[in-house]
Amino acid sequence: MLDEILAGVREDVARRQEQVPLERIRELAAAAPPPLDAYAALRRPGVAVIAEVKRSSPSRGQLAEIADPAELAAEYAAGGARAISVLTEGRWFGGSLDDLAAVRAAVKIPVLRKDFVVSSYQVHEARAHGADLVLLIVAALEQNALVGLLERIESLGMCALVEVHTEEEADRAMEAGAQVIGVNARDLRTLEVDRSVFERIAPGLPSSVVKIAESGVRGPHDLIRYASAGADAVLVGEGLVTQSSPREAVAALVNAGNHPATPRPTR
Ligand SMILES: O=C(O)c1ccccc1NCC(=O)[C@H](O)[C@H](O)COP(=O)(O)O
Repeated sequence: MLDEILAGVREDVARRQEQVPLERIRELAAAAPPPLDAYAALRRPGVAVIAEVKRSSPSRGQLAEIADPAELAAEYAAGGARAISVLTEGRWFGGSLDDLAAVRAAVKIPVLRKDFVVSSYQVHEARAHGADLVLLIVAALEQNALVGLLERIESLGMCALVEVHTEEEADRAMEAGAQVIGVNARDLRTLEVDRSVFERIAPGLPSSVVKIAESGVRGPHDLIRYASAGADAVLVGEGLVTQSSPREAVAALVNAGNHPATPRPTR
């Protein structure tokens, strides 16, 4: 699955780069308002909720129409989301860079470009469209490319969310110097979701690293389970976009994350 997605992404990036050359996208990135400090936002007390704008996915097909991503993001922010994740991949997830720019304009909290980033062109694109955080998937990148992209993201003042699914990938993320690591419960090759993956990997990550549990949060019970295993934040897509009130669904998660009985990450 991952290889198929990546092949499409490479084609799409090449096409966009023909239309807007690297030099121009660099200029647009340099002219964008400065990024917000996502690391600091995610380190604040309580389990942070990163709410995702997700129309469809390879595992579930169409999830929600989302005619106005800016309106959805504003609802998420009103519910207490600490950051917004915007899927910008078009073929499988129905997302776009226009979605990212619209969300950026609608909220004052950090915004993540969630995509399959394989080139520095996409990093400049992310900044040009207002991203504060950029996803890097270890399984999709050789180590040199991971290090180079992470440095490029940081050189533009943004933060890299480095995604892993195995202990070996977590070691590679730490070697690359990642400060924010997401453990995805979803295996991007088989699409299976196994929440115990976070419980296995998180204890091996240093306390200075922001630990994000990605995928499989369907309600407060899942957030509490991830928090018990040391999550600073959860990243939630399907469990929010399929709700009649995404704002209330976020608020329910935020309340669970702030509840005195919910375990706090030890630093
Ligand atoms: O969601 C998928 O089916 C998927 C398939 C292949 C690569 C990535 C995929 N999803 C990206 C994500 O990791 C999720 O959108 C994110 O973690 C939220 O997951 P969920 O709350 O389970 O929708």
